[in-house]
Amino acid sequence: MRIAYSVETVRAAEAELMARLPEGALMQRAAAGLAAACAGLLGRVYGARVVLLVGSGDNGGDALYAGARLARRGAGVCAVLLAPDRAHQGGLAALLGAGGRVTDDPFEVLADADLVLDGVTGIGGHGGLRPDAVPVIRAARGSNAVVVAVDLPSGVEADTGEVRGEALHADATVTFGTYKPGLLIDPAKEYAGMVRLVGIGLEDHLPSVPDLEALQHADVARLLPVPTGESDKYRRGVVGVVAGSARYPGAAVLAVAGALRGGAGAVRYVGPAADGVIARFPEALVHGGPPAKAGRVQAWVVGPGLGDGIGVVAEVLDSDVPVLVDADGLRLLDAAAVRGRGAPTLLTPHAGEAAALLGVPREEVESARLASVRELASRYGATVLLKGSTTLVAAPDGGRSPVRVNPMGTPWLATAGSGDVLSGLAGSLLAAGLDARDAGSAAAYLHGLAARHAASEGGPITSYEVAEALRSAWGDVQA
Ligand SMILES: NC(=O)C1=CN([C@@H]2O[C@H](COP(=O)(O)OP(=O)(O)OC[C@H]3O[C@@H](n4cnc5c(N)ncnc54)[C@H](OP(=O)(O)O)[C@@H]3O)[C@@H](O)[C@H]2O)[C@@H](O)CC1
Ligand SMILES: Nc1ncnc2c1ncn2[C@@H]1O[C@H](COP(=O)(O)OP(=O)(O)O)[C@@H](O)[C@H]1O
Ligand SMILES: [K+]
Repeated sequence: MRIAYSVETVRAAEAELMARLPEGALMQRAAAGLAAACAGLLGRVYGARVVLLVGSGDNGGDALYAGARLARRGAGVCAVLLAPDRAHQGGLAALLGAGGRVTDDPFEVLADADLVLDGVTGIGGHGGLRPDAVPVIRAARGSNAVVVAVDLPSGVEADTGEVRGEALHADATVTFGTYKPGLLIDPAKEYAGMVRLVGIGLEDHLPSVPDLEALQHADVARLLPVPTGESDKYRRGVVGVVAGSARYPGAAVLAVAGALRGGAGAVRYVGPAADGVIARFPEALVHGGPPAKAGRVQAWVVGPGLGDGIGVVAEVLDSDVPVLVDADGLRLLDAAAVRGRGAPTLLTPHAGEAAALLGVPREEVESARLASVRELASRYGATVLLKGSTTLVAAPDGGRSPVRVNPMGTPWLATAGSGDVLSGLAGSLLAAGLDARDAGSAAAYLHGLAARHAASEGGPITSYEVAEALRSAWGDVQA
């Protein structure tokens, strides 16, 4: 599991740790890790031209001390002080003592730098870069240098992943003590490049429950249902899929495809697209409806491709088993009906659907994904999986459990129908007995991995191919 903590929590842990250490020790640990990472990126430190962009806080201090270490190893290190009278005094003295220098002409030194260290802002920065930093950051990006962000790319919001103005696009970020949410959530994540975590001893002072967590292969492998000697198709769980319409028959096929690959013992399809479903999947059980007459299931998926036939959603929500609501099913969704359910509900909107549910513009959801998913979970009393470039899953427990962030996404998934596959897959995991947060996050992970497998064969992929690759993705996480 990869975990991230909010700035407030990081600062509290830092204070606890600093109280036990000699003054400045923590910054020295950070600077040592940073300098080592930079040396690795440079290959040869001696003779390298390094430029430090130094802001007014401790983030700049880290850059200055790391610069001093590189200067001692023979690099030519030059600092650009964005706020000269507020630059970290100890760090500046260390740099000058090690043979580094300060320049008034950032553009001249940036033009032929090999490495730029961005120490403008870290966890203390808010609201995008200030105007005086913008031309310097642009010149750094326009140079041929490798750009390394100290702790976070300057200009991004550490706690939310929002980018409210100009921010620095780094090639790599060296972060200290723990990941911060902004390093894992778009749009900020895109600015971080490759992220390296440097331990500074903070780990023991952080609470056991993080703010954000990202599953990895082993975590997903532990969640996936595997049949045993006692299993039969009913004990493995039956998932019902209510999807498709005369207008969108393919959504039914794709949702059933995802469900069949999700570990349930059987898939019941309910709706008007039974012929198409059976033609592709003879193993599916089909029924014309209504869902209540279709036979017992352990979870329902409702919504993909329903078109105007959304009257059925209320009926499915009335059932006493977990329900996943996706796509058309989310239109006109009755919050009171969802809140009043006895069994868990999993909503799987993309940004546009989430925006409609929240009554805000789509861009607002895309720029503030974390706040949006939390707000939806709380409003609907449901677990919410917010799809997109960074998929997030939040439970309706007021923040007691960490929001899950999917590290396995890939833009290849931006293809029609891939969401239908995801809803079938997550529904199948619900039927197999996973709780809604686990089902949603394990499904998102497998779905992304399947898309990567499919794309590795070369070129654009179709949603049906994603469903087919779920089998090899499953094998991959269990290997
Ligand atoms: N916590 C830890 O465990 C450890 C923390 N460490 C390091 O300390 C860093 C945090 O340092 P920090 O608290 O001094 O804040 P920091 O990120 O330097 O920025 C604040 C300064 O920037 C300014 N500023 C604000 N917004 C701005 C903007 N948009 N554009 C431009 N400027 C802006 C703001 O100025 P003001 O608003 O006062 O004018 C303020 O002076 C952390 O990220 C890590 O690198 C490690 O050394 C060891 C372990
Ligand atoms: N840029 C992207 N990067 C990663 N994943 C993406 C991106 N765009 C879309 N996706 C994923 O693709 C799927 C699209 O689902 P959805 O929007 O419901 O499409 P559809 O309705 O066509 O099935 C989701 O799993 C989403 O997370
Ligand atoms: K920075």
